[in-house]
Amino acid sequence: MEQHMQEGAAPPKVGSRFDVEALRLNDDGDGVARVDGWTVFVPNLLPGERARIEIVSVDKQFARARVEERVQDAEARITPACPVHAVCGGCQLQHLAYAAQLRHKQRVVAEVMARVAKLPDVPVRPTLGMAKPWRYRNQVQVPVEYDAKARRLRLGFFAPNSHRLVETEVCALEPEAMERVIAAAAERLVQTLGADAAAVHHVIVRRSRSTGDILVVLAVRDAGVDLTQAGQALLTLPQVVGVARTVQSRRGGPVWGKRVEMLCGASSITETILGIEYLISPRSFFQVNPEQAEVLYTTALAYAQLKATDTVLDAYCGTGSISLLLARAAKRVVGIESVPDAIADARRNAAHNGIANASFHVGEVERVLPRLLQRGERFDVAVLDPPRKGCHPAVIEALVDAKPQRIVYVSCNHATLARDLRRLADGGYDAAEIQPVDMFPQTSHIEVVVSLRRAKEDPAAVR
Ligand SMILES: C[S@@+](CC[C@H](N)C(=O)[O-])C[C@H]1O[C@@H](n2cnc3c(N)ncnc32)[C@H](O)[C@@H]1O
Repeated sequence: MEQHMQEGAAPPKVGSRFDVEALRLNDDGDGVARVDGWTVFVPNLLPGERARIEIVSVDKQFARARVEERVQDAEARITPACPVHAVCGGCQLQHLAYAAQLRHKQRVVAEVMARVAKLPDVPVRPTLGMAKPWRYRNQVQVPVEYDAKARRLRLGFFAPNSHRLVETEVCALEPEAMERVIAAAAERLVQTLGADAAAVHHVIVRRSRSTGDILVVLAVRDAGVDLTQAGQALLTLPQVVGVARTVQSRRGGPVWGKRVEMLCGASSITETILGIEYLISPRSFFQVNPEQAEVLYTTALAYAQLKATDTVLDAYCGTGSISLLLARAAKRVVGIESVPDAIADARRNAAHNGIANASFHVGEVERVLPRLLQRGERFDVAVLDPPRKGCHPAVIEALVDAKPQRIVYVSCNHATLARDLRRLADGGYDAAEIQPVDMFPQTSHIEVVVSLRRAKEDPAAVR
């Protein structure tokens, strides 16, 4: 949520060229430059770098440009590891040295806290990064296209904002074992299906870091294509333990259909995070970077400062990943989540780990939480991990009334986080510390954990 006042100046014309210097990076990792009072976003330009740029689009608030020629490089610039970095767009920061990426993320969070949350004094700690910030993803959805002439499936990714396939078999964020399985799966699909391989539009792969086991899901357009033999052929690939299909026939529509059906093999893989075993089925939500999930959850647990007598709320609990860790240290945990399948996974995972002090409710937090409180439920600690849009105002209101001693807020969107921290501060919760955790190295995504405590004095009482 950046401000881009244009001071009444006429906008630059599309196609016009300027010599600029990037002043900083915006939240998406683009360089920010000024042209005649206008803010221009320039991908692949780092702060301090000078370049000749060409304006490619102009809207009401700002312009976008592409680098025509860079005339001065920043010290922090590095050569991207990935051969398709320039066309893919998935890794907005791969050209920036990793230490500088971590500093950039810390700075973005500090800025939004000062500007939006009006909390300039809350310490924002240095971002916790990875020792090896590559090949961390445990799931990918690879678009595929059948090339009838060459009788092969082309693999790659969609060019930004389009459904044009850019062919490549590499992704620097994906474990090599996954790359190998995807390439081999494409061959087996053509061997078993022939021209019917054209029905497959995505190959989806999920992998457990702890066991190496892999689930493959074939997303197909046509429910009539028999995938029995193809499924069996994929099951013989190294580490593949289960194959499923999902039917989604709308071109350009979502990748997943409504249902997922197992074709053969196991219906889940097991991932271990901080000693808890999670069963992951083809569609379950799970953190994409399991190594950093341990760092994120360890931080959240440390901020929760649980006692064995505490009752804990885990709002937006997903498949209960955090709930089960909290349950080991608390008297009781109550999870709330709107997706029924996720709650089914949470209950299954609790039973699988012999955890009996976690209970789960299906529904929206803004509806379920006030109901629980009305019924007399009390919480010593609340953990919030909402989606990008942040917490509904009714959730903040309910929490302020419920008065838990501590709140731990896990956020993947610092803009909505800043808005919610302001509301919590007005309701009597002090943000004590903010810890960014780099869940998505090489990209501009930022994840943070915030420790909040109830202020000694109730602001309503001193007014
Ligand atoms: C960022 S995920 C949290 C996942 C979980 N804490 C974890 O680490 O695995 C946010 C979750 O909130 C759920 N959600 C979205 N809006 C919701 C709402 N209004 N009430 C309850 N859950 C909601 C989503 O389905 C998703 O599972």
